[in-house]
Amino acid sequence: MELDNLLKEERLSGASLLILANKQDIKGALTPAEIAKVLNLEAMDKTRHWKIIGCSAYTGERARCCLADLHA
Ligand SMILES: Nc1nc2c(ncn2[C@@H]2O[C@H](COP(=O)(O)OP(=O)(O)OP(=O)(O)O)[C@@H](O)[C@H]2O)c(=O)[nH]1
Repeated sequence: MELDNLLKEERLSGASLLILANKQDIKGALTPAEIAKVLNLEAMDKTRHWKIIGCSAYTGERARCCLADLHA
């Protein structure tokens, strides 16, 4: 998987992963939890922080998010 290969890059070792799941206003959009499942993020190395934040550029919902959310 492309994400797996990307995260194996040495320069990304220890980097946190923040995924913005845009277009949440569209009916049928995968939720952050569903996206985490599809990407199998639970199986990822436990030392890597990751978070998926649902947002919508249209409604403005969570369009501004904070990196501090990563540790929430
Ligand atoms: N409903 C909805 N449409 C959006 C949202 N964000 C972007 N779009 C629309 O999605 C289309 C593609 O937007 P782009 O900004 O070009 O994004 P892109 O990454 O180049 O393309 P996509 O991968 O298709 O999103 C445009 O018509 C946007 O108006 C959103 O949060 N909700």
